[in-house]
Amino acid sequence: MALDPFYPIFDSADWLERLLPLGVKLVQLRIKNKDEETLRMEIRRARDLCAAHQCQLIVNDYWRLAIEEGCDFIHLGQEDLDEADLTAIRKAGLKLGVSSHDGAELDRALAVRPDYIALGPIYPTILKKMKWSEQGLERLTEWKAQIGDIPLVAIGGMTVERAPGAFAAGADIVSVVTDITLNADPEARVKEWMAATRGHLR
Ligand SMILES: Cc1ncc(COP(=O)(O)OP(=O)(O)O)c(N)n1
Ligand SMILES: Cc1nc(C(=O)O)sc1CCOP(=O)(O)O
Ligand SMILES: [Mg+2]
Repeated sequence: MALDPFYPIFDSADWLERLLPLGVKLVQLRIKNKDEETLRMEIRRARDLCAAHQCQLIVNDYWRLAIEEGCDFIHLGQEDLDEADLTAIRKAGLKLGVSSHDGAELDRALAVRPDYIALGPIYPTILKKMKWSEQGLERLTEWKAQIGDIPLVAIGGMTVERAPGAFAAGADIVSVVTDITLNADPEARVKEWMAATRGHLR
């Protein structure tokens, strides 16, 4: 089934409990610096919330916990790929999204036959320090020409206002963190995102 074009990322199951009822259909749980038991509980809660709301959950980084908790989709960056057991991941039936930031990383992403490829940062991001400067919309067009039918995710500095440009440039999906989580009214912003991305399901 095609992935929803609106792909928000949150750092707790609390965010999912708050925002999934609005109709979010694709979400990533991206948690950093927590102990394994906390991670397991968060993943478990996110899994159950997503099941209740018919939302596709994508677990960032923690592929072993995702398998153990019966999740079916993970996201790995290039450094995560260094340590991941792709055979075990595929054997467990998980789908896989992979980050890319330059040509070499795109080649490596393609080699693992991913279920989507993310390109970032399209615009400057305040979420984390990155060694890549903004990629710009033209890079999305280049990436899409190279990857063909594999869904392309635009991430980094994305806003509701910037989403139409990303779709026009070739993105299939737009992923976002702080435009929602730092908004004074996250619920209202999610509704704006849903309106801006509706109709882009391919
Ligand atoms: C959709 C999406 N794209 C890129 C990333 C970044 O993954 P990674 O490079 O592994 O960095 P961290 O998010 O783990 O800090 C992502 N999580 N999601
Ligand atoms: C987690 C992440 N990965 C990126 C990449 O380029 O791989 S950019 C990014 C942060 C996205 O947050 P915001 O929407 O607040 O800019
Ligand atoms: Mg990672």
